[in-house]
This record gives sequence, C-alpha cells and structure tokens, in this order.
Amino acid sequence: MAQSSKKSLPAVSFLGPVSSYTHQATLQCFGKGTFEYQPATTIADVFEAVQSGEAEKGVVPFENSTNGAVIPTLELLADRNSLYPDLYVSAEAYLDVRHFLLGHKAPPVSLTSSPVLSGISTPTPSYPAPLQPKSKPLLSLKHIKRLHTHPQAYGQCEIFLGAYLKGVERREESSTSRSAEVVKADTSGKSAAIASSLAAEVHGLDILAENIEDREDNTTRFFILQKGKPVNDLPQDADVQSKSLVSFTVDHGTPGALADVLECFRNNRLNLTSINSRPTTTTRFQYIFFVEFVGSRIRDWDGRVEEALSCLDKHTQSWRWLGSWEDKLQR
Ligand SMILES: O=C(O)C(=O)C[C@]1(C(=O)O)C=C[C@@H](O)C=C1
Repeated sequence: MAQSSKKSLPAVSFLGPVSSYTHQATLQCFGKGTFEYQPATTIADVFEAVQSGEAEKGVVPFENSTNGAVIPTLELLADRNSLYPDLYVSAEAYLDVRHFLLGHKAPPVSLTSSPVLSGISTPTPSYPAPLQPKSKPLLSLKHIKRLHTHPQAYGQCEIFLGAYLKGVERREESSTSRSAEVVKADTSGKSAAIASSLAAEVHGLDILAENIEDREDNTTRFFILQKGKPVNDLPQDADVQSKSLVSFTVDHGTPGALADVLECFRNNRLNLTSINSRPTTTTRFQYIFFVEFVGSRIRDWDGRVEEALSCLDKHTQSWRWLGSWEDKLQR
C-alpha cells in the first residue's frame, strides 16, 4: 500500500479552548497550515508542552494595557522549582481585545419590567458618580444572574459591569472561550460570559452587548515561547528594535541592592520597558524581579547587553536571561 506523503506539522500549544484571545494571537503569528494547533487548558499546560518538547512553540498572555500583568504567566516565568529550565521567550504579539457579553436572549417578559439592568443598579450611595461605560447592552440583561470569564477580562470591563451588572455573582474560568462553553452548557439561560465575538460564533451564543471593555485601546501582549535559546535569524543591518527579559533576586537586606541592578542597565544606556515582581515564596516579603529592556542578547553588536548582564553577576543573588525578541509594538 502507498504510504501517505502527508508530513506531520510541528505543534504550537496555546491557552484554549478554540476562540480564546490567545488562539487569535496564535493565528496572527503563525497563520494556518504551518503548525498543528494544540489548545491547552491552562497556561501551565502550555509551559509544560514546550518544555517536554510536545510542542515546538507556546503562546501565552503576558500583560494587558488596561489591567496589567497576567500573574499566572509571571508565576511560571519565576520558575522557582526549575520546572522549565529550557524555556525562552522568542517573540511577542499584540492583539486588540474587544470583549462581548454572550449568553441567551431573555425570555419574553411583560412590558412593565425594567429594560436592561441586572444586579444592583447604579449610582449607589457609596458610589455616586460612576464612570460612564462606552457601550450599552443590545438586549435586556435582567435575567442574568451569573457571570463567567477569565479574571483578566473582568479587570478590563469594570465600568460596564459596574453600570449594568453590579453585584451579579462572578465565576472565574480558565479562559474567556472556556466561559463561553460553560454558558452554552447552562440550560437555565441565566448566565453570561465575557468573551470574543468569535466565541459567540463558535458556541452559537447571543451577543447581549458588544465592545464592553473600559478602554478603546485595550490591547493584550502575548509571549511566544520555545525550548532552547533564541537565535538571530535577521540580517545584521535589519532595522528592528529588540527587547529582552531577565529575572533576578537581590539581597533585600542591602540598601540600594535593586538600584545597583538597575544601574547596570542605565550605565549601558539600555532603556527599561517593564518591571514586575512576584514573591520568592521562600522568605516572606522578598521578591523575584522581572526587568524588560530595549536591546537584544542575540543582536548585541556593540556588546552593551552582554556588559549589563555581566554586571548582574555582581549585583544579584541569581539571575536568568528569559529571552530576546523583536519589538512588535506599533507606536
Ligand atoms: O481568556 C482568554 O481568551 C485568553 O486568551 C487569556 C487572556 C489573558 O489572560 O489576558 C487574554 C486576553 C485578554 O486579556 C483576556 C484573557
């Protein structure tokens, strides 16, 4: 019998299920046909798939312009137990995030009932001048008794939720697309999910409100992970800006220990673009720091990055290079 000529594709693991924002960022990066798409249940599952070699690439959310860092991703990058020693960030992607309220249309009700609100209506005595949401519900929300979404999405939609769904019970799900699945399965029709318009299509849910994010410019940044150090695949004279990420710990008892580390970057004229921290979990109130800066360890023609990194040897207890990649932020 003739053997199949179909070659198996390398896999990319991403926070799923299908129609999550991470799925959309993955499509933006890799398109169709070059990778086998493997939706994962948690961000930790993505890290594991890449570390084990089951997937060649992994895509995880890192931060949102409205709601800040994605804590589970920082936790995994902290890698306190050396579970992911070979993982590096090799690229980034930005996605405009438009949130939709998805559910089931309210059953027909008498004309005397209130048009849209569920929960406790605003303003309240304790919150007399609420911020104005930028969109209104398309359909009545009166029947909505429970909300489902990823914690990051709640943080991006607080103004709309405060105006139209104040006090409604909130459940946290592993992703926005998972919340759409949960709402689809709830036959009471009383729950709603915050997710993408794609999730509405995929799960056949009604759109109860659109563009409910607090800010017009709501954007999430994703990291593309790989096993093994990134290498430079661009010509030396390519006109690109790069960024790099390092994590480190310092002696909290030494005054100026963190300032000394930051000096390493300043002295080498490397601009910092983000600083984050997570508890060490070994000593209370001591932290693992993450610093991101403009510059690349793999396109370091004048040696400034290497110089800054060797300075870290002197001023940190330990440090780790977590990758260098092309800056994709459109300014
Ligand atoms: O839940 C999803 O759809 C995700 O891809 C996760 C995630 C995140 O963790 O930031 C991604 C983009 C949005 O900011 C909200 C949620």
